[in-house]
Amino acid sequence: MLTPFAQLGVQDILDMVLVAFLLYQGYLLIVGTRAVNVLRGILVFGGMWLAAEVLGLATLSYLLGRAGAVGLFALVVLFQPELRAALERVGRPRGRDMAEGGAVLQDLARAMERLAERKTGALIAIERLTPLGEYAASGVRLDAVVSVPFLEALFARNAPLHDGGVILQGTRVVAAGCLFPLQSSDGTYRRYGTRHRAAIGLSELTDAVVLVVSEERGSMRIALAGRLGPDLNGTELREQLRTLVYDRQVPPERPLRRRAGPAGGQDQDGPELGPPEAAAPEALSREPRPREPASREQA
Ligand SMILES: Nc1ncnc2c1ncn2[C@@H]1O[C@H](COP(=O)(O)OP(=O)(O)OP(=O)(O)O)[C@@H](O)[C@H]1O
Repeated sequence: MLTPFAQLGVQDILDMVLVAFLLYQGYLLIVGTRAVNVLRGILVFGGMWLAAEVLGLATLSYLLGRAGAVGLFALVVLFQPELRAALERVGRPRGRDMAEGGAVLQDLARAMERLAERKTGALIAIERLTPLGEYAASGVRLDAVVSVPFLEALFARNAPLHDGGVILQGTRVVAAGCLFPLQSSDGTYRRYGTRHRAAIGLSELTDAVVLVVSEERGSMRIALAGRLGPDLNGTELREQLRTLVYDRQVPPERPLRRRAGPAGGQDQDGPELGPPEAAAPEALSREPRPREPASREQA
């Protein structure tokens, strides 16, 4: 007798691989966003409907079935920004994106250097797979080209939008003055001020690459996957931006909540870089070194 697998054709396998790929991409899009909670709600709702069907509870099953159909439309409305971002990502011309992306990262790195040189505090989140729309909504919506003077002007001390974080989506600045979630208080980063904890907090919940310039120390750092990297000079910052955002050689991190555990390392400020399970890219997980002066190399 033939087993069910023996009847599988190439088409069936291709079908399954494509469905798995789509489900995985969908999962990457929603992980770390409010959509995860909604998905949980839908699963509970679906479970109740299934139970009502199996137990023959006709009225409850009818009501839940009807509500489910209406709920589908409600979801499209509720997640319109996320859906739009996903479709844009699929349809984006890759070649032009790469060329523009390279120039944007050079400008971004140069702006960070200039802000650090002047000890102007800054917080910039670069969106990767997890949409940052809900955080952008907490600030002022913009649609501007990334440029050195523009970023400097945004964070200038008396500028109206200097408080809070800026969000970059592709080659555009899409919001400023945004409120990021503060790092969960497991104590490791408690000694840090709110700007750094907001950077770590956003990187815990999303796969964003979050850049911080310290007003106090004039240092530049990157927060990723719930961990704060060491001080960077201009060259190192460019290298990391290229790897994490431009080349995308490093797959986006699974956003992880930090777990209490043995410290992975200490930098000169004393932050622990976290347990190895948090698996940040090599650049962020290496041993910290003494701070070097910011590079003045021109983009
Ligand atoms: N939740 C938040 N989301 C975004 N930005 C925030 C948030 N909380 C604070 N900030 C920004 O951080 C600034 C305060 O930074 P604070 O001095 O407390 O932090 P810090 O980590 O010590 O940074 P610095 O080294 O630059 O002083 C605020 O003026 C605001 O711009």
